[in-house]
Order: sequence, then structure tokens, then C-alpha cells
Amino acid sequence: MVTSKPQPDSNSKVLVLGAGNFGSCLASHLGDSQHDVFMWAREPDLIKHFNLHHRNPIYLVDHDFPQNIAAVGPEQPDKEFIDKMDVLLFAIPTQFLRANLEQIRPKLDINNLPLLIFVNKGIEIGTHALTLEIIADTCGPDIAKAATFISGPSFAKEIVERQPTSVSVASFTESEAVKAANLFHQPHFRCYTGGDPIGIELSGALKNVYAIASGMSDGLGFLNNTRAMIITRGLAEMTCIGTAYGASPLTFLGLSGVGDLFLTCSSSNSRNYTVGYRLGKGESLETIMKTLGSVAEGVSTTKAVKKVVDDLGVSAPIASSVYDVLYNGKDTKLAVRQLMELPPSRELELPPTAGGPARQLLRKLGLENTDLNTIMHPHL
Ligand SMILES: NC(=O)C1=CN([C@@H]2O[C@H](COP(=O)(O)OP(=O)(O)OC[C@H]3O[C@@H](n4cnc5c(N)ncnc54)[C@H](O)[C@@H]3O)[C@@H](O)[C@H]2O)C=CC1
Ligand SMILES: O=C(CO)COP(=O)(O)O
Repeated sequence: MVTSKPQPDSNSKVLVLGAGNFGSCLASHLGDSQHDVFMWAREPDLIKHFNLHHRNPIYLVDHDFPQNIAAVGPEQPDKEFIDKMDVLLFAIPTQFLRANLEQIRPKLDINNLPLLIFVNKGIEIGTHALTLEIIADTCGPDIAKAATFISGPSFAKEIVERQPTSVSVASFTESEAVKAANLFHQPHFRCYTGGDPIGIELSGALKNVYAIASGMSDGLGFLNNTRAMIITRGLAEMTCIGTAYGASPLTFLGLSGVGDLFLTCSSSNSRNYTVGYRLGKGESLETIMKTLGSVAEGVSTTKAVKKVVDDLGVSAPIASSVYDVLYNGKDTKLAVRQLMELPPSRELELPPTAGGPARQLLRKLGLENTDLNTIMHPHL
């Protein structure tokens, strides 16, 4: 059992781990609400520049940050510092999260646990673990149950411009999701809570794979019909994968599902779309990754998704084609042609909802009796 700190009030102490596009964007958002924000960065020059000029020299370079944000690091913060925090917000790419959590765990007081929020959108390669499982492995099931996940259509650049934005906020501990929603909620930033963190996480990770597919199609010169097909068939694939995994199919119709899928499949502001677009234009993955300058979670997640899909025995032809282009050197035009030559099939056939991986994860968390369908939709 953990005991969590109370609802962060108007003057809370927040530590944002990660000073990339999204970490700095959320630091700015919370700084605007008068919280004392600390932003942990690994780059010494970034820290120095940020504290002098209130600008991030690498990410969101044109944005003026509120004065009440201090950059800290690059050593991991010590226990005394973490003890003082009301909120720890992890904006670290998925593939690096485990190592960082291993360092943080000994510094967490489970009798006075800060609100723990995770915003990364990916699946770990090698283990095929969702972030929930990475937290359970490194910090134990009780801390994983208290963790909250934020996902949805939310480009960092647009949040700092205060463009109206909405996200999904989910946790197995509803009171923690409500605390996180209250912390972030602003007139230009709406938060909707839900209780299917597995579905929220899966949808946020999967949409990146289809954003690569959509970018690839645009890069090849295909037009609107084709993009709409990829978005819609992508949603069908995501929902089938999620259902077989054990998440609620309805979660995929929410902000973290179709909302973020639509956003990232239709905008060149998306790094994942951009990877696909450049592949479609004929660049090699190696060149793209060397020059992108920012993380595209979908590239590693595609590898993990391929294994998840194969293990589940679900048909996911678009995700499998993206995998073949990224990892088997398949020509992008050939991938599209082969997808179009598949025989006709039923438009949507959801697999049984018994859901192996989610069941195993729920068991690991001591939540074996939880029904993700009913916690997301209490009246079902
Ligand atoms: N940028 C956006 O609009 C959004 C991003 N996200 C998610 O947030 C997460 C972070 O993305 P961005 O900030 O955009 O990425 P970014 O590429 O802008 O920044 C990456 C950050 O990760 C840090 N990093 C690199 N290696 C690390 C390591 N070994 N340990 C700890 N930190 C390390 C870098 O120093 C940098 O601060 C991703 O999972 C992304 O999918 C979610 C919603 C929106
Ligand atoms: O997830 C995102 C916006 O919701 C950001 O997408 P990219 O990582 O593809 O840029």
C-alpha cells in the first residue's frame, strides 16, 4: 500500500524529468499556473542557458518560459530533493524510462508518495512492456497502481501557444487521475479522466506506427483518399490489437486513440509522420534518424508491436508493412501495392476480449478482478 500526498494546491512543487519538447512544454504549462517547477535535464549547456535566459536552446527554442521554472541536473536529483516534490512528471522517451526509474525508486517514500505522471507514448523493445509494466518492474506494483498516464492529441508546440487542447488522463487509482486532471486543467487545456490506463497507453503507442504509415503514403505522393484509408484502417487495427490485448475497445475511440491518431497521421508537425514522409521520399531510415533531432517513438515501438501482434495472432497488415519497411528494407511502393492487393475482408471483426497480456499485467499489479471495460464505462 502507498500513501499519496494530497491534491497539489496552487503552489505545488513539480519536478519534470526530461527537458525535451514535451517536458519543457508541460513545465511551461504548469509554470503558468504558478507552481514551483523544476525541470531536470541531462544537458549541462541547456541548464545553464535556461536558467540565464528562460529559454530552452534545443527544444521549443522560440518560447519564453515563465520565470518560476528552474532547470536542474544533470545528476539524478537526490532523495532530499525528491521528498520535497508534490509531483514527479516523467517526459522521458520510453526506451530510457526503465534505467531512469531504477535510479529514482530508492528515493521515493511510499508513505508520502508524490503524484506520479507519465506522458511517454511507446512500448519497450526487448521486453514489449508498456510503461505500467516498466513501473511495476522497477518500483513495484503499488507504485504502478498509483501512477497516472496522460495521452491524447497534444503537440508541444501548440500547447505553449495555448491552442485549445484536450487529453485523456488515466490511472488505476481514480483519485490520482483526478489530482492530475485538476493539476493540468486550464481554460485552454481540458482533461478527461478514465480508468483504462492499459488502453490509453496502448493507443498512444500504436498511433505512432500508423503516423509513420500515413507520412509514408503522403511522401509517396498519394492523396486524401489514401490518408483517410490509413487512418480508418489504422484505427480498426489498433482497436483489434487493443481488444486482443485486453484493453477496452471503446478507449480507442477517445482522445488517446482516434484523436491522437488523426492528429499525427495528418500533420507534418508529427515526428513519426515525418519519418514516414521522408521514407516515402526515398531517404534511408539511418539518415532520417541521424538528422531528425528529436525522438520518433514509433520507430522502436513498431518493433515491439510486431512481436505483440504476432504473439496475439491478430491481423495488422499496416503495422506489419511498416515493420517490413523499417526493419526488412522493404520498398515503400511495394509495401503499399501488397497492402492494396490483399483479398477483400470483413471491415471490422474484433477478437475475443479475454486479453492475455492485460490479464497478466493486472495479475502482476494485484488487480486480477479488474474489468477494464467496466472501469472505463461504469454503466456497462
Ligand atoms: N513532443 C510532443 O508533442 C509530445 C511528446 N510526447 C511523448 O513524450 C515523450 C518525450 O518526447 P519529447 O519530449 O517530444 O522528445 P524530445 O526528442 O523532444 O526530447 C527527448 C528528451 O529525452 C531526453 N533523453 C534522451 N536520452 C535520455 C536518457 N537516456 N535518459 C533520460 N532522458 C533522456 C533528452 O535529453 C530530451 O530531454 C515521448 O514519449 C513522446 O512520444 C507526448 C505528447 C506530445
Ligand atoms: O504524440 C504527439 C502529439 O500528440 C506527438 O507526435 P510525434 O511524436 O509524432 O511528434
